[in-house]
Amino acid sequence: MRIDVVTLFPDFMRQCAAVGVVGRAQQRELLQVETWNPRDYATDNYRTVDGRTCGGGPGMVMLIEPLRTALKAMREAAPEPVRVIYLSPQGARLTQGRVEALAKLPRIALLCGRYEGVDERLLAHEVDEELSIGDYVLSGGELGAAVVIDAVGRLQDGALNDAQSAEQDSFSNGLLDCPHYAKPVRDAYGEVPAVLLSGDHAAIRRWRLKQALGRTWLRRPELLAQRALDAESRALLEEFRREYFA
Ligand SMILES: NC(=O)c1ccc(NCc2cccc(O)c2)nc1
Repeated sequence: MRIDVVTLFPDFMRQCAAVGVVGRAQQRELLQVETWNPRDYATDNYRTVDGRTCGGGPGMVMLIEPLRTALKAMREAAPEPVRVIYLSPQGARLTQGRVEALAKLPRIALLCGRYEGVDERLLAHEVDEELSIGDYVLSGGELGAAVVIDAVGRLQDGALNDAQSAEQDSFSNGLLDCPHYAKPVRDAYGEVPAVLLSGDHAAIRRWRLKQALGRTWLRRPELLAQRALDAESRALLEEFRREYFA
């Protein structure tokens, strides 16, 4: 998968994509991240990329021309059609479901706004999808782009080793994760639950599913409403609730 990032801070974005699982995915050529700086496509002597907001008011807006030229160069840099995504508080909320869909595409471009954002006419003509990583305002779209790169990059086949991907797959279907423990078995802070030391993998799977269901019910009940539970999950959640109220 190829991800192109249009950003005034290319070094920052390259560093975000160079570490950990995503960095390794790039080394393994499972993922390619390229950056495009609109300032390199500004034609005036001052390499201007922003302009005063029409109608007055505070702040600046990113100009059409440098972005249009940068996006053209980006599109022409590779043959695959590219889905252009704009990160902004006005976008649809990013979810794991959307991440999984994006991870299957051959190529996406992430447009990062700074200042008060981008001229609406550029968005209307160039952007296929607007995404938000949460209901808060940041100084730019780059952190949102970093989130998308990480969430999508880690899902590329071969990016995660078996243990991680097995764990990730079992509950990424809309439940919160279960608790995790490592040695020592006994610590001043408490003990590892005995079932995890039992070697009974069926019991361990049930325990983890019960904990994931219980945590989701306690912390994010609205996620449960979105998800039909099978008979086993309904029984385990009932068991969790009985113990919780006991
Ligand atoms: N929640 C987010 O995904 C998010 C994304 C970007 C951003 N800042 C740049 C920007 C871009 C566009 C309009 C705008 O008002 C601010 N802040 C938060």
